Amino acid sequence: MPLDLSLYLVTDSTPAILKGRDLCWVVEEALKGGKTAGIDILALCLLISVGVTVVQYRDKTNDTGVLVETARKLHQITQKYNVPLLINDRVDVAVAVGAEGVHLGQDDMSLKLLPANAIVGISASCLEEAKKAIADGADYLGVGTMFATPTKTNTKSVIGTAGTQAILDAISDASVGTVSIGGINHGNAQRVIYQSQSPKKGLDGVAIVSAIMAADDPKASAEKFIQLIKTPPPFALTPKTARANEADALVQEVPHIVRKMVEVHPLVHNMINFVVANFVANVTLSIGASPIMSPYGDEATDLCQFDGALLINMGTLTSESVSNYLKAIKAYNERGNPVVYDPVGAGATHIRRTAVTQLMSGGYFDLIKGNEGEIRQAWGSSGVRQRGVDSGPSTLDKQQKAALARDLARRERNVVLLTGATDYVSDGERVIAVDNGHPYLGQVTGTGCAIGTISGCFLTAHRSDKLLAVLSGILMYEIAAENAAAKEYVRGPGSFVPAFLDELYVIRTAAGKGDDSWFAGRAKIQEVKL
Ligand SMILES: Cc1ncc(COP(=O)(O)OP(=O)(O)O)c(N)n1
Ligand SMILES: Cc1nc(C(=O)O)sc1CCOP(=O)(O)O
Repeated sequence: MPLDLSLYLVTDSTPAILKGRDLCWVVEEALKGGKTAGIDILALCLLISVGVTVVQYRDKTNDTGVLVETARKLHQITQKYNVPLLINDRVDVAVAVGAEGVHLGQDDMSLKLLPANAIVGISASCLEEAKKAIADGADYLGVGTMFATPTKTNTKSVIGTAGTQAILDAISDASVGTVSIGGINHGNAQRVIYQSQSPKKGLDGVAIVSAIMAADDPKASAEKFIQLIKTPPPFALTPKTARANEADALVQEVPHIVRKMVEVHPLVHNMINFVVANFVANVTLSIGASPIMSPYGDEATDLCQFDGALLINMGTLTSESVSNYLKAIKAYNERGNPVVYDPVGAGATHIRRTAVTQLMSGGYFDLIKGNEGEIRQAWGSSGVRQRGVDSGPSTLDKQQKAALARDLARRERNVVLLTGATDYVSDGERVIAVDNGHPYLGQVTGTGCAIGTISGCFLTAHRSDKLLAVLSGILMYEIAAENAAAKEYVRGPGSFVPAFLDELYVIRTAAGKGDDSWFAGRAKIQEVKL
């Protein structure tokens, strides 16, 4: 019997999940998937997977007699669908019913009783456990806990996509299969697979309990999972490898992207701090885009229909912010519209550090933008402490900053912009350093936050190369700042602000007329080789 791990169902017999329904009925529905009545189910099953591809019988409460009886019934069903039945923890039950294999924890029963061809799955919550399981002869690993889940609260550790990716990377030479487990549902399955992928090894599937077992329609739920896991998420980054003269090649394209942004006139939905909202709205208008400020998460389902971008800027976080952000991120992710995350003051307080973790595990960000302290916090560096929202004294040299941006982008499979006197933007492959801008930008509150919003506008207008989109926005912005600061009437930050808005408007007007002269010879960028 083939071992296809792509949609792995783990059963649960507790009343909260079964809701009075018969376990065997739920499992058979999930095996069927959403086939049309009248079509020969068995014939179709052999051609394409439309339902679950593995079933694990997991029952923590019943005695051995009931386990054997139920496992036998389940096995009759799974055999009809040519899908393996594995038994959780109990090798003796698996042997008694002739099941195809077992799933064991790190400390569960020995394998001695099992036939040689039995399938053996072993749980792994860290690299050491994964290596031990492989050495013990596992055919596949149950890697988790992906996300905290009410289905099982006594899990060892929540490792998220970053932890899963690190395990996959370290075992990439092993031919062992892998499934992720814990908190996986229709809203996050594609992202789990996408963001857990390491360069040489990806997940073979997802293991699900409640999202199928507790679903009102387990058949439809299984079918939806199959559709989702077969396709990449709508926000997937288009892979790019650096060209011979990458920086020069990108510079050629920037004026075209700025023109495109002006033509598209994108809407950007800002969930932004109250200190800078007015300034950021004016910057957005000046570049020819439309801002809307809405901290109310439920509004996102309507606002995302305009196919603009969402900006999450947690500068003035409240007790309600995170749940509102998560609702909005979900709406934009589902539609594949760009989401920018500005983790303002990420290292300043315990609450903000927790929010960073919650948000990064709760959705996909096309761009994470921040100063050195914020990007280090997003990376998960321990001991990052910010005083307020400033980055504090830098501890990294230029190569290290570039490497940090590259590594975070590579891990999250997105684009990262680390801002400072030199900005570093990376998509995990290419790293570009930008030296444009003016010190006045550092003297006016909101100028950093506005880069998040502007990036959202450019990501909306140009989706096929997210790094190029972000770079184009930074260059338009920072060249406008240079032009403003050069005006003879600008004497400091106060007179700089109106001049800056004017200069953004001047560039936008020129770009709208197809005039690229504002850009000629102005970009100060170089590719950083690491
Ligand atoms: C596919 C899969 N992965 C992990 C587990 C967890 O197994 P275990 O660590 O043995 O914990 P319990 O299931 O016994 O609570 C699993 N069951 N399936
Ligand atoms: C059985 C199990 N094992 C886990 C682990 O982390 O090892 S999490 C888990 C329960 C997963 O349930 P749901 O899909 O409803 O979140």
